[in-house]
Amino acid sequence: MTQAKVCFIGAGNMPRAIISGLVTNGYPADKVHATNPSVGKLDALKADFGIQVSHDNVAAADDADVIVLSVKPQLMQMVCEQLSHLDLSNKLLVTIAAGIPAARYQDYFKQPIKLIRTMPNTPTQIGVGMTGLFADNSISAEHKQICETLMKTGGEVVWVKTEDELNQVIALAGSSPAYFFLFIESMIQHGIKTGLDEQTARALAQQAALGAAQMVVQNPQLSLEKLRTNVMSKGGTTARAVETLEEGDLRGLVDQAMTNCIKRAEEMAKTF
Ligand SMILES: NC(=O)C1=CN([C@@H]2O[C@H](COP(=O)(O)OP(=O)(O)OC[C@H]3O[C@@H](n4cnc5c(N)ncnc54)[C@H](OP(=O)(O)O)[C@@H]3O)[C@@H](O)[C@H]2O)C=CC1
Ligand SMILES: O=C(O)[C@@H]1CCC=N1
Repeated sequence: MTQAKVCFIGAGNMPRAIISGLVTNGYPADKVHATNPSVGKLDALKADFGIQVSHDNVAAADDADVIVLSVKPQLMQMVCEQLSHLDLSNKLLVTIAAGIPAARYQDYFKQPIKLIRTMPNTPTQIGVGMTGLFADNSISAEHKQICETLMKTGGEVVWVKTEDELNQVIALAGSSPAYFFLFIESMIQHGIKTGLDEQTARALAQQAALGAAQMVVQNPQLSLEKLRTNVMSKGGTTARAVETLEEGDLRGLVDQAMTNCIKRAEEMAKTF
C-alpha cells in the first residue's frame, strides 16, 4: 500500500497545504480525494491539483485506504460519528487536529481503530513543512511508513515518543509560523510608517527573514547567539535594536506565548 488512496475529510488551509505538498512531489492526484461542505475550496483544489473532490464524507472515506481527519477540533466528534458505521478495520486513520487525544477517537468511532496523530504546519504547502507524528504500540510499521511517506512530501517529520510531546510540537512548529509572520508583519509596518512603500518594506523584511532562517539551517555548528552577535557591531545599530527587544523581554514574551499555546492544547484535550 505504498501509494494508498488518501481521503481528506475537510478541505481547509492545512489539508490544502498537505495536498499541495503531495501532488507537487508526484503523488498521483487520482489517489487523493478531499471532501468539504462548501464548494469554493473544493473547486480550487480540483483546479490547482487535479484531485477528486466531493461533499460526501462517508463515500469518500469508504473508498480510501487512509482517512485524514482534517476538520476543526470542535467538529471532529460529529464528523467521526458520521463515519462510525463504516468498517474501518483495514483503514488507517490520521488526524491533524490539535488537542484531541488519540484515545478520544476510539470513543468517537465506537470501534477499534488504527490512528496516528500528526501535527503539521502550513509551510508543508511549499515543501518546507515540519510534522510531528505520534503512534502508539498498536500501530504497525507499515502504517507508520505510509503516514510518514505522506507527510514527508511536504517537508520534514519527527516522531515523538509520548503523546504529550505533540503539544510541544504545536508550540514549536504547528503554530509557530504565525509567530514569524507576526514578527515580519511588525517589521513591514515600521517600514511603511517611516516612509517606504509596502512592496519595498515587504521585500526587505522577507528576504532578511529567509536569509536568517537559511543561516540557521546551514550553520548547525554555530549557536544562535553566535549568529546574532555576528550581526551586532559593538556600539552599532543592531546592538541598539536587540537591547530594545531584550529590555521589552522578548524572550519572556515568547516563553509565555508558547506556554499559553500548550495550555490551550491541554484545554482542548479536555473540551473535545
Ligand atoms: N492551519 C494550521 O496551520 C494547522 C491546522 N491544524 C489542524 O488542522 C485542522 C483543520 O484546520 P484548518 O485547515 O486550518 O481549518 P479551516 O478552518 O481552514 O478548514 C476547516 C474545513 O473544514 C470544513 N468542514 C466543516 N464541516 C465539515 C464537515 N462536516 N465535513 C467535512 N469538512 C467540514 C470547512 O468547510 P467550510 O469552509 O465549508 O465550512 C473548512 O473548509 C484543525 O483540526 C487544526 O487543529 C494542524 C496544524 C496546523
Ligand atoms: O491554531 C490552531 O489551533 C492550529 C493548530 C496549529 C496551527 N493551527
